[in-house]
Amino acid sequence: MKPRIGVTGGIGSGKSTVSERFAQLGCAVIDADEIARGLTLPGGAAIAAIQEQFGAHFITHEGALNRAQMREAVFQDPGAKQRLEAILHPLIQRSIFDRYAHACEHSAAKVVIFDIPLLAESQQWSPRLDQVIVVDCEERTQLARVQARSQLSAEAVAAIMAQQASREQRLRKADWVIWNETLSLQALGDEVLGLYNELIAVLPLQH
Ligand SMILES: CC(C)(COP(=O)(O)OP(=O)(O)OC[C@H]1O[C@@H](n2cnc3c(N)ncnc32)[C@H](O)[C@@H]1O)[C@@H](O)C(=O)NCCC(=O)NCCS
Ligand SMILES: Nc1ncnc2c1ncn2[C@@H]1O[C@H](COP(=O)(O)OP(=O)(O)OP(=O)(O)O)[C@@H](O)[C@H]1O
Repeated sequence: MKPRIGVTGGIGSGKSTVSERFAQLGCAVIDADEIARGLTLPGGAAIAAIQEQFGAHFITHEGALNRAQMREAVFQDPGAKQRLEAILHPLIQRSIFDRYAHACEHSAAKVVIFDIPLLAESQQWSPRLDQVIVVDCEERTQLARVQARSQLSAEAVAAIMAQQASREQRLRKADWVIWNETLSLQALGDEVLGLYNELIAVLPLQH
């Protein structure tokens, strides 16, 4: 089995950028957000259950999840968030481990990166991973990055952040921390390269 490295961070912290850099370095990357999106496209495995649980008005004419409407529902209402997660998280988890098994058999990568936004929110991940990397920055930087790339209001971003683990809770799960506050994108890439070399040195690798 290949080493499993978790990458996590709050909204806008830079975890997708870090995971992309690991992919450039030849790592296999499993992206939980991408899996979640696939499950809620037209014909996705979660659509029927979401329609039954939330109603047909949460499904677009094309048969996909209406993401904006669901975002407004779940980030204002913890009960709705729980109901959505009860549908999606078991499916996401199964898909992650299917992809991991596939990567172990078919990928030349030395390590597998698990890009999991909600790693710190659940007890289940740490025991299933060999190492955890937390991408961290100030909350005001998270807000600025998210607003620079989306139409979300400051209130909408704050509502999402309030539903995520705090920085302290997340940092408690960390074996490695990338402090993505003062780094340029180039320097962030170099930091990931340095970390990759350290991981390769300390982890038992498949040959
Ligand atoms: C609520 C949904 C429809 C909103 O979709 P939308 O395209 O507007 O946002 P997107 O998926 O890009 O997420 C925006 C930010 O919220 C975070 N986020 C997503 N779901 C959650 C959640 N359940 N709890 C806390 N933060 C979350 C993401 O990590 C990201 O930082 C979508 O996020 C969703 O289906 N969430 C449930 C699945 C899930 O838990 N995904 C995250 C881990 S795999
Ligand atoms: N060090 C940095 N310098 C400049 N821009 C950065 C830096 N790190 C990340 N960004 C930018 O901030 C934005 C958010 O980064 P990214 O998408 O990697 O975050 P994320 O943690 O995956 O967010 P989300 O949880 O919302 O998916 C992106 O536009 C990215 O290019």
